[in-house]
Amino acid sequence: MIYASGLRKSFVAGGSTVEAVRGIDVEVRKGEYFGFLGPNGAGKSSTMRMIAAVSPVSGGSLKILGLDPAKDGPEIRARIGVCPQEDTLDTELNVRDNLVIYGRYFGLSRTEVKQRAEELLEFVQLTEKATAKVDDLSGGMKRRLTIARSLINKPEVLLLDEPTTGLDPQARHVVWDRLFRLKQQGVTLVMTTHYMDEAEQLCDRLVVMDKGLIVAEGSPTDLIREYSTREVAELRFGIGENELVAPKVEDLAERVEVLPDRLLLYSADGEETIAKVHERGLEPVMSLVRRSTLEDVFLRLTGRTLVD
Ligand SMILES: Nc1ncnc2c1ncn2[C@@H]1O[C@H](COP(=O)(O)OP(=O)(O)OP(=O)(O)O)[C@@H](O)[C@H]1O
Repeated sequence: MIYASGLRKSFVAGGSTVEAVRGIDVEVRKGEYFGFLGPNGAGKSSTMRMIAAVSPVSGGSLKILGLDPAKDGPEIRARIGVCPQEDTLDTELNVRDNLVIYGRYFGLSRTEVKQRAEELLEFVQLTEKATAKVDDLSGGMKRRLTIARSLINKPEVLLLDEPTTGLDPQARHVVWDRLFRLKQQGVTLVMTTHYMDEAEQLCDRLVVMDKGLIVAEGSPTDLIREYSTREVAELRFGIGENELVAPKVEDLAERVEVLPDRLLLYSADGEETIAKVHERGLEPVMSLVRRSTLEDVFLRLTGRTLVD
């Protein structure tokens, strides 16, 4: 569905060149949920805009649905759906009309667009809000409406830029549920996120990006298995003490990371690791055991946390 090789994007800003994407290889298969995971400035949005055929490629090659974005931009844009990070809904219009106007823009007839709008309102559970003003919707409802709008042309590929940023946990789960349903319908989804739990929940496969490059690729489970241990013991000592304690526990785990507020001890058995810490007479003010996540993978690969 999407094939990129040595893909690059650079911007000239204020006389200097910013290399936003520095040569990446990506292949997205039909029906797959594919993610770009990375911190702010990693180059995710720049990549998505090239895939959406709204930003020209600076180097390398890119094919979307077998088409060349430099030549076939209009056809690509007609066959994909784009859900931007910011809600760009028309606040002058009610909920239903936001879909209707968008559908007309895609060339759907009045009858087609009316039917499609009702289907989509139902799909995103906004039928009861059809005549409400956009400004009266909650953040989660606005996001669902934006997703519905991006589906108006029955896209083969849906591009989602940070689908749940800014939503509360319950609203995020409702969005995720709708995205799971789209998968059942066979839609290919490409998303960016800097939430590791979102990537773990939704993505079949993902690439971790940092500073314009891909630093790892695989399914969430494979990445965790490859770059982390099964469990992580998180320990907090007194203010400023974490760094002092770190050398004293280094031999108790496969790896120790010192974060500003915590020590992370990577091992197969977190409880056992904490017990050994106590045996050394070290008393953390907080300790817990959790399983490894993509956040740990990212920390291992880049030395930074995703939310830096
Ligand atoms: N239009 C532009 N002009 C100049 N520089 C840009 C432009 N768009 C992006 N950049 C720069 O390119 C780099 C990558 O930005 P990009 O938005 O692709 O990252 P991102 O991973 O999507 O981050 P975010 O999560 O903040 O959207 C950043 O250094 C950014 O400042």
